[in-house]
Amino acid sequence: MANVLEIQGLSKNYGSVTALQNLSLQVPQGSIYGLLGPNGSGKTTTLGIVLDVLKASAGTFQWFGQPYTGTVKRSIGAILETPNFYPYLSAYKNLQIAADIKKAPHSDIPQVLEMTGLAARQNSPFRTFSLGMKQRLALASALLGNPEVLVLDEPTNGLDPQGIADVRNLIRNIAAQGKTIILASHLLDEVEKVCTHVAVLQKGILKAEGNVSNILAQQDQVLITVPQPEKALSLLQNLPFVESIKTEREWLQLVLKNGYSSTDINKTLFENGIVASQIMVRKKSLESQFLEIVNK
Ligand SMILES: Nc1ncnc2c1ncn2[C@@H]1O[C@H](COP(=O)(O)OP(=O)(O)OP(=O)(O)O)[C@@H](O)[C@H]1O
Repeated sequence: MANVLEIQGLSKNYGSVTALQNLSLQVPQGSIYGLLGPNGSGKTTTLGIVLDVLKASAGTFQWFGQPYTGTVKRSIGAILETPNFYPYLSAYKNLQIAADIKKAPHSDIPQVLEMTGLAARQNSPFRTFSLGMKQRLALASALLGNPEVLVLDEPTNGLDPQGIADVRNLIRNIAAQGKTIILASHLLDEVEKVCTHVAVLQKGILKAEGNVSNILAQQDQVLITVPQPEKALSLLQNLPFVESIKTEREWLQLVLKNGYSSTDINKTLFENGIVASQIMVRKKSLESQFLEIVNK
């Protein structure tokens, strides 16, 4: 898969504050790529640099293998801050103005209104919109000119649960049309639910990068009790799919490699003449996985 964006060794200092340190990453075409990190971890700074709003202190980046100029710029739609729409003008009029600024054809407007679910409200003044509708209008505006890539900074910030669900669905629908989406978020569950790829940032340093399913993999803990714990322990600790094992009172606690489950443990024990008296699976929370990644 080709990369839409490649970043090499990007750093940014604001005076004595190091906002980004030697960041390198690749965004594959067609991915929904999440930049995940707590407040102040350098997400907005990264997006600002690759959109040419901020100047890097060091490092380079390429969009489609090229610098961020003319044609490349036109193939990227971005929302870095809440755009300023005119409160008394309708959604349609606001999009006309946005299209003129972007030199996008007005014929795009009905399609982006349809896509963002605003067609029925296209003649309503912007000031009458809910926050969720305002954010969808911002997405509609970013979609004018039919860009190949959308860059979004915290797209669900401040929205209520319905607004969050609408915007997340919309992002998935846009990606399903083959567009690449890069989004910054401090919300673990957002990245887990929406993104295909993730880069985890902390204090400007990349802590992990890759497929969401690998990075935020649900590594559950399997807990078992057996009548002969020593025999079970020596058997289980030599299994190739057991990542770690420890004992806590009568329980053996195991973490398994991806793709394996408690069934595999039960089967192995049984085949070796050990009948487990109890088997329990404890889900590891996303938060604890995230803390493990950033504390590594
Ligand atoms: N203009 C600036 N002047 C000084 N320091 C800045 C400036 N902009 C950002 N920073 C600092 O750089 C670091 C990274 O900030 P950045 O906004 O990129 O993080 P973020 O992950 O996007 O966080 P948030 O979600 O809060 O926006 C923070 O320590 C921040 O205080």
